[in-house]
Amino acid sequence: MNVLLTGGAGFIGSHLAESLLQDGHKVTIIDKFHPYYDYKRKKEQLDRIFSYANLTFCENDLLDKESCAPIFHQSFDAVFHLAALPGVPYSFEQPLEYVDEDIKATINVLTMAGEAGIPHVLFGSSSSVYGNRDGEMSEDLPIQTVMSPYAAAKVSGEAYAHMYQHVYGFQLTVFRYFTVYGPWGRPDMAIPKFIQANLKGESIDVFGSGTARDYTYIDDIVDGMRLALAHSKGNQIYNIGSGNPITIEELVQTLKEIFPDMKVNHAPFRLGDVKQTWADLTKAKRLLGYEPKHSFEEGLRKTVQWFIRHER
Ligand SMILES: Nc1nc2c(ncn2[C@@H]2O[C@H](COP(=O)(O)OP(=O)(O)O[C@H]3O[C@H](CO)[C@@H](O)[C@H](O)[C@@H]3O)[C@@H](O)[C@H]2O)c(=O)[nH]1
Repeated sequence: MNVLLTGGAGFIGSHLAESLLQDGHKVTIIDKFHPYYDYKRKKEQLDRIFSYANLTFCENDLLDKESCAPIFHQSFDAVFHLAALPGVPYSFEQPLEYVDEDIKATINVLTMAGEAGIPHVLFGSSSSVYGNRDGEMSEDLPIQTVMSPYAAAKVSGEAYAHMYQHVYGFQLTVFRYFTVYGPWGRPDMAIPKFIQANLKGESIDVFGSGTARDYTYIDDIVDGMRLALAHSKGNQIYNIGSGNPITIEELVQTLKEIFPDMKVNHAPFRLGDVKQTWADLTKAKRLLGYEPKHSFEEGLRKTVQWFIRHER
């Protein structure tokens, strides 16, 4: 297939690009190297796939519709829209930047895809849209009560996606990812931060207690997206997670088995953090045959091994 991918220099995007290229798809990436985290890291993420002949890279800003529109008119079979400002805490500092990067840019992608007649739009959303809830989160829950500007922007992105699906008639797939980790993990997230602190012999800061996350290994996330590209199931929202919430205390304990000397500082809860996430995977399993393959212990070990190799 001929696939357009926004945000291909990011953590999830670069893994997806690599997997699509390995499968023999033609991939065009649009990314502007937003400085949310290190440019060097994003460059490295791209460097590892630059040798594929069927990859095209466009350094363009999705907010500049005029420069991007011609790219969309290249007979794509599908567009994955993963470009976004991620992360909860920064969204309180710069809420308007999230309106630009996560809402306005999404409107541009949806309208450019629609105008170009791209038949399938696949949008990267987040489990953050569920807000604070107990128990498993299924796709049909209402999503009006979010906890951060980031989550509000993702809810809005989803709303625009459904609305433009109606206008243009493309097939729409929405992915709600649950806290993703693995090699090349985003440096602002808990697991990469904790591993890096240990490798430097520094103590880790743990915000709050008793929170839990449905940590999902990056390869499982990519599997979910590949399945949705391959199987046409109409307009759908899918949770892509592990279905196995891990408390912050369990995360710290599992890391202590790897880094016995780890020192922990306890800090207050962070504004905007939800208490728990837990993916109900019934729909992704039933419609796509999705099955997460990595246990938390295995995924964490692989992630630590990667950081050790990479940071050396
Ligand atoms: N980042 C970070 N998190 C910490 C720390 N200490 C404790 N935590 C806790 O560790 C959990 C995971 O935090 P993150 O790794 O930052 O991920 P997240 O809050 O689940 O949010 C990420 O996942 C979403 C999908 O569910 C993503 O959409 C989003 O991009 C986001 O970064 C949260 O309960 C957070 O409070 C710390 O020092 N740093």
